[in-house]
Amino acid sequence: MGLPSCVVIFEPQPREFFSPQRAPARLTRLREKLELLAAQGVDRVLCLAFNRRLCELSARAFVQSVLVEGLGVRHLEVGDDFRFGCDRAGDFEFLCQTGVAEGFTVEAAVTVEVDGLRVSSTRLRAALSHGDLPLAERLLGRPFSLCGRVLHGQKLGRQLGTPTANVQLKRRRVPLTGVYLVSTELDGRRWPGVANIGVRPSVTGDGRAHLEAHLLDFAGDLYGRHLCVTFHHKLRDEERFASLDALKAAIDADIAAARAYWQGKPLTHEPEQR
Ligand SMILES: Cc1cc2nc3c(=O)[nH]c(=O)nc-3n(C[C@H](O)[C@H](O)[C@H](O)COP(=O)(O)O)c2cc1C
Ligand SMILES: Nc1ncnc2c1ncn2[C@@H]1O[C@H](COP(=O)(O)OP(=O)(O)O)[C@@H](O)[C@H]1O
Repeated sequence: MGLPSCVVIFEPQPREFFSPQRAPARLTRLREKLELLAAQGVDRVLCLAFNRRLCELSARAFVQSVLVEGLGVRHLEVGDDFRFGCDRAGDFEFLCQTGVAEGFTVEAAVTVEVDGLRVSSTRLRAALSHGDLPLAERLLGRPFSLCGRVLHGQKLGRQLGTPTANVQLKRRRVPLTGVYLVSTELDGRRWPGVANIGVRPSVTGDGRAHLEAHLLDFAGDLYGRHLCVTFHHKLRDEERFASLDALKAAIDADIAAARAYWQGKPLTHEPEQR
């Protein structure tokens, strides 16, 4: 049609708006979502603030003000199970009928399947929480990663002999916990490493999830840098160790496992988006 493409998304997610306590952990932050959409060739993103005003709009008013008047939509691609508008009254059929009257076409988005089952955020979250990183990678089309700035931690890492870059999660809840083989892109090179993500039950802390990554054979200052930690393989669950010596021995064993895993395995993933 020679028209620019536009993806419409919501912030916060509707479930975060309606029941913040029960909403699932985020898989991507807005910034990453925008980068990923741009990389797919999407021209524009319309990010609608999901608030009381928006969710009280009737389905008809939503189509009229957002799609017709706001965007001048000519063709709409949407999941055939999508519901929208006040009380979820708007559905695919309603969009098709309105399209005829308003002069836009509507098409159901193709269902993407892996192993005969639909790909969805719910399925991806299940794969991550079960430690099935290979399945997560197939569902996403890329390995799962979490990005953030490196902050100062409790300076315990160097005491344990293993400095760990503390990647800022803010108050984010996380879709996976445990100890993983990871890699991260730094100055055009991909570094293998090990990371722990979770509440660190052996360490007195703030009760929130932390992401701590140790890069193999790296020495340098990472504070303030933006790191994307890519998860390749789960080694084990987080454990509560009775002493720092026991924690140190476990971390040393994780590092040995990481070395064995990466040996002879070139890191070939493309450098990721920032
Ligand atoms: C490979 C690896 C495995 C870890 N496993 C655990 C664990 O099982 N339980 C735990 O409480 N902390 C674990 N940690 C987290 C350490 O407690 C954390 O890295 C240490 O407290 C350093 O914190 P700091 O960066 O704030 O100094 C692990 C860290 C790494 C790098
Ligand atoms: N191989 C490495 N992997 C991760 N961080 C490293 C490494 N070598 C040096 N560092 C530096 O050490 C810091 C982590 O040291 P650590 O004692 O754990 O302190 P903190 O508690 O502030 O995270 C990192 O933020 C980084 O600047």
